[in-house]
Amino acid sequence: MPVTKFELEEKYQYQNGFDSYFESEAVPGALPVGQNSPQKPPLGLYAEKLSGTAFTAPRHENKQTWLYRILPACSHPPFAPAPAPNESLGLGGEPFRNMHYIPNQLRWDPFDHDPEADFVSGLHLVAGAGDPALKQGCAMYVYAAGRSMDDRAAFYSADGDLLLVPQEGALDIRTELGRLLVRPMEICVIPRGVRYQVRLAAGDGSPARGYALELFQGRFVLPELGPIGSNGLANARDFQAPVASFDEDCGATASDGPHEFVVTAKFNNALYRTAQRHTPFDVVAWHGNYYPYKYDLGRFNTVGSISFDHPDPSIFTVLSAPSERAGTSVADFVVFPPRWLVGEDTFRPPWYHRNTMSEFMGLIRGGYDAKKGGRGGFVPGGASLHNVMSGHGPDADSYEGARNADLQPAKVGAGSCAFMFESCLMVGVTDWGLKTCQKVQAAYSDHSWGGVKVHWKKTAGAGGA
Ligand SMILES: O=C(O)Cc1cc(O)ccc1O
Ligand SMILES: [Fe+2]
Repeated sequence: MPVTKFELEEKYQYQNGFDSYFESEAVPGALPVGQNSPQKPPLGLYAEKLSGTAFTAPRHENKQTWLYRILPACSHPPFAPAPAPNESLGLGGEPFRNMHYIPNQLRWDPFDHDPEADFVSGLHLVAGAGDPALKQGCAMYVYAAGRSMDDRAAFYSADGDLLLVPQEGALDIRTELGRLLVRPMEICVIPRGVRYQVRLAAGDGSPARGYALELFQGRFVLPELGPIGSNGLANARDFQAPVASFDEDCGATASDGPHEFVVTAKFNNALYRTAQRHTPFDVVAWHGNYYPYKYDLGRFNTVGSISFDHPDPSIFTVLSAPSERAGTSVADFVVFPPRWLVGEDTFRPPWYHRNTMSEFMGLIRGGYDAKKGGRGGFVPGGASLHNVMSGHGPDADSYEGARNADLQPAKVGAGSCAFMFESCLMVGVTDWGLKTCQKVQAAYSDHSWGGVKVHWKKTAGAGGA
């Protein structure tokens, strides 16, 4: 039976703020007062620390959460390699050593739905750079899920923080720290190590599809606002963290109990699995600043030029994952929301450019102002990759249209939202991304730029004509 919107939302409660210190207890009195690890924590719970940074990381970067749970996370049988899904995940044969490095522009038709897959088996690595073992780099995925993860299944990644960008289908994400409802036009971040289960929230059999970015190093922060001032772009109060919620399904010790809960771990780009006899979702209370969160992209406060020229897309940065080099990100998550363009004597779409950063783009809905939609175009559920120094920009028709446009104030992108994972790293493309998925558009470059016209005239005075 379809779950109504109201019922859906009732299940979820949030606390608001970015990079905040939160505390939450599902049972009053579950959090110890004034200390973290009393001899006997309240209500017979175990205290467990979840560290997202080194113990000694500087205070302003330090991330950790104290969990108060029925049984500690360590009480499970050993993990063993999980055979099948590694291949579907594109994680078989050491993907990070077998990448394809391609200077050409790449574009993908919408990725297929997969009625058989759940979130984990439907996750496909498309591109990436670095090495999770060295905690360096990032990876770009698409996912397609036709069914919920099993009620007793949980997943975590030891490799990095995962940013999820649903494109179709709302996700009911149960995490150790509580529940998040993440719909298309919302995003969420699940930190390294946090166990979670993804269910299809619609409950009507409609499938889910989307994109994901895994960050092997550092973490997502809000970009500096500089002269923009103290508000704008994504505002801290619009980020939402879950409240504690738990199940009690367990026996007297970690070794008895009626159910087997299957926990899948992503560890150095391979999957491992164990079956334990108690639920991993047994956290009754928590406090800390290391937690999953979500954000509604509709709340993004877009700014732009009100005079002339097209500014850099960095003004559209929602979240940034900085490298050690100031202003240079391992990955930025950038959106292109509906906005007004008012620039005078300005070519309004993106300029032609080559970038030392790599640009992986996706489309959540609608169209993108610099690219045609339709068959063989840039369409929702598809993607493009303009790698380091790959020339790109508006396709020929978009160029002609914008060159000849009557420059009235114009709203672009109504009802649409494109996004970009922009990385300072050169990304490789997996075999799955280049071949297996069969979505690469062979004619992308020709289709877009084959018809770019020569406007050049040697005669002075004809330049702007
Ligand atoms: O390539 C793209 O479409 C993304 C992009 C948009 C923009 O407005 C400026 C630069 C840029 O790379
Ligand atoms: Fe670009």
